[in-house]
Amino acid sequence: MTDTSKPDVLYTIVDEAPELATASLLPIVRAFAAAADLNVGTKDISLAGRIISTFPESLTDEQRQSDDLADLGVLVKTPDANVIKLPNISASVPQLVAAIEELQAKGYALPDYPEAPATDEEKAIRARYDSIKGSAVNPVLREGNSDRRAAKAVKNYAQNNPHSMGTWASDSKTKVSSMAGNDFYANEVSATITAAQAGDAKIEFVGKDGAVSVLKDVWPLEEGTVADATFMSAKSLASFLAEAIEDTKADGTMFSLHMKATMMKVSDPIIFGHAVVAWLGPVWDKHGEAIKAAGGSPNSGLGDVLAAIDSMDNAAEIKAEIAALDRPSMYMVDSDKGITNLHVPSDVIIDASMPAVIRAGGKGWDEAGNKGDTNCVIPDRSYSTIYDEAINFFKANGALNPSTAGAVANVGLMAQKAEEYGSHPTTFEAPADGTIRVVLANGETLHSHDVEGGDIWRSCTAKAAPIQNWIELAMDRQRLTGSEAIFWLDENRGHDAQLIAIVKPALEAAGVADKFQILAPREATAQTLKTITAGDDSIAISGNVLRDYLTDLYPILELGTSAKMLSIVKLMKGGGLFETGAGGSAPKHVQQLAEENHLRWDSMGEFCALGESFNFLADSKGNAKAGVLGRAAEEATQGILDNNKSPSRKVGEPDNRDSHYWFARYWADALSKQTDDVELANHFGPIAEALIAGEEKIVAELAAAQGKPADLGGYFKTDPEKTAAVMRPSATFNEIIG
Ligand SMILES: NC(=O)C1=CN([C@@H]2O[C@H](COP(=O)(O)OP(=O)(O)OC[C@H]3O[C@@H](n4cnc5c(N)ncnc54)[C@H](OP(=O)(O)O)[C@@H]3O)[C@@H](O)[C@H]2O)C=CC1
Ligand SMILES: O=C(O)CCC(=O)C(=O)O
Ligand SMILES: [Mg+2]
Repeated sequence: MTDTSKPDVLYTIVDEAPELATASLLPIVRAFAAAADLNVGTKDISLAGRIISTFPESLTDEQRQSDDLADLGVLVKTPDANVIKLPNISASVPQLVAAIEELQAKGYALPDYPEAPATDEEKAIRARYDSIKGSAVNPVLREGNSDRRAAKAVKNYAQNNPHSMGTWASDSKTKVSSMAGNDFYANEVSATITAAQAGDAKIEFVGKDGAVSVLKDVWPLEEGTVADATFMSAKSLASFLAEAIEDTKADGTMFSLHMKATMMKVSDPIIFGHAVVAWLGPVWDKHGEAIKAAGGSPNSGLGDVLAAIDSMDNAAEIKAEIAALDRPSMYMVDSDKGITNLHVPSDVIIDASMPAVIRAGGKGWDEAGNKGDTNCVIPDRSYSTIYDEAINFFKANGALNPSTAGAVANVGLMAQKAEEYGSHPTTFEAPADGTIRVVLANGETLHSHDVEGGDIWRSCTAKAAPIQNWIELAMDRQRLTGSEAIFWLDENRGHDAQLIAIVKPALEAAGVADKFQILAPREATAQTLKTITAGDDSIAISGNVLRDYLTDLYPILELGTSAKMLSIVKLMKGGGLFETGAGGSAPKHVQQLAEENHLRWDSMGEFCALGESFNFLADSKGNAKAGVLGRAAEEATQGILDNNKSPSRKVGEPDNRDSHYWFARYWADALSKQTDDVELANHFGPIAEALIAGEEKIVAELAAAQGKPADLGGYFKTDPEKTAAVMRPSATFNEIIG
């Protein structure tokens, strides 16, 4: 629910594990902030909240909710923004459907998700739901470029307390497989829009008969925008996937597919669907139409297809045919429950999944729960080379040593829906054989591709001001650190060649060209791994997709998790967006909490973001008390690290809630000891004492909660009272905070 008072800082209400953590941490934050006359408000950007706010006409007054995402989208374009953003669900269709069903069961009279919309009304409902699907939050809020790095204290901690790493054998059969051609990488063309070309462009499909149909009628292109177009051939993709399955069998490894079906919400579910079809092979050829008629959609995963088959009269026959297929083993999401890599498009998400394989020494888990090598299938080559090169490097050199490795920070071009992550409205499956072209406002054809029916065509942009801002941010970070700094750009790619033509003169004009390298992703990976292996640091200056991939890959190798990252988005209009960590909402953690009341979520990202947010408030608004709170929060974060108070993974050991107690205690202690603000020191003195004196009782009360199932009253929309009871089980602690 939205706060009506004017908040100084906004904290987002999200989903899954970070939302559970919020139930414990936010009351502490609010209590501490209130002592400094600061108001921490909330904005609900959870999947359930976004669904509810989209269909007010179906709901009662009590059920209705304001469109907090839209409000935040406006706020981040003002200098007043100070937002702490936790990770939220970017829903795949199966997740969206599950959330709708849960809300319906709770009495929300929402329309069903129309899988195959027929009427205009169904099409309109589908369009509204599709705006909630996939990565619908981050692109709205990210009105600035990203600066992600490990705080010095966090990096030092990781070096002194190295996490476990799998070993890499030089004869590991784990590898990355990508298409040889006719992928997005091969077909990309790009241009920078001139003044004469600027205006509203159109995207058109021209059939073999010359008939023109409009795919996108208004596509605004400003001067200076880098505008790309590319496509992936559906036929080449299908034959590549069929070969990859055979190749995996020949290797005796397991098949795994690594996509970003959440964030690339239009293109990647289609590619995922091709993989499901390839896996089913002759069974799909024979029964595909009937399965589709029964409501099964490969783009929603094998789970959806199998559920549709279950509803068919010849289910047993089809299932026997599937079981008789000669297939390699498959990489599993949950071998105990029989959930494969191909079951749900959002279960295996490349930024988290590839680092997990690499950290484990190239291992995945098969149907029987056995650990083994895997063929990592990443069809498009634009970015797959970073994983291929990393795997080659570790096979040759052994796993990275977290005790000695240097740090990789990232400066990511992300503002204003930059690059592929902004391509959803301009991605199309070719309706038939023909041509797809971009026609500019002045009538000129900018890009044109001959396509076949089913080819996946997409266009995306990066605007001029965000590109300049990104280059400046890179120069700032390099100057402040003196680190090696690499622009991860490939001169052989259409888009990257345009960026290089902007980056090079900008660096030269600033007189800093000698401080930077420009390397293609494969070469940049090799160079970066060499640098950090030698104990030195590197700054990866990258586009939006690589930002996403690199800020999980390197933190997971260096720190064991990307949850501990500092993730700052300096908004272009002067505000601040502080993202917590670089990972997601950890659905597995919720499962563990529900089963045994242990939450292993690490709030280090939230702790870091809190310090940054209060310090930013101090700097941007001259609020001295916020500065005192911010500096003390940094000391508390240091205290968590110095004293090993981060959550453990196992039930019966300290968890997320314990770490919040320690954070509050160190925070209060630092506030009571500082001398910049006597009033705050006096206020927090007794609180710090009470927290210290209550340690034994509080820790015992928190421990007593663990070991039995926890009832949250829902998954996508939990019951606030039940959740508070689960997440705040220490009466002693609550009383001190209250
Ligand atoms: N910024 C955002 O809004 C983001 C949202 N997402 C969304 O999150 C969901 C899950 O995505 P997925 O790719 O599975 O990635 P996650 O990052 O949620 O999970 C991968 C693994 O990373 C570890 N992990 C992540 N965060 C933490 C943390 N704070 N503390 C401890 N461990 C952590 C966990 O490992 P272990 O299980 O071993 O403990 C977890 O299982 C999806 O809906 C996705 O769209 C994803 C990325 C960013
Ligand atoms: O928006 C999303 O779906 C995920 C974002 C993400 O993974 C990231 O920014 O690192
Ligand atoms: Mg990511």
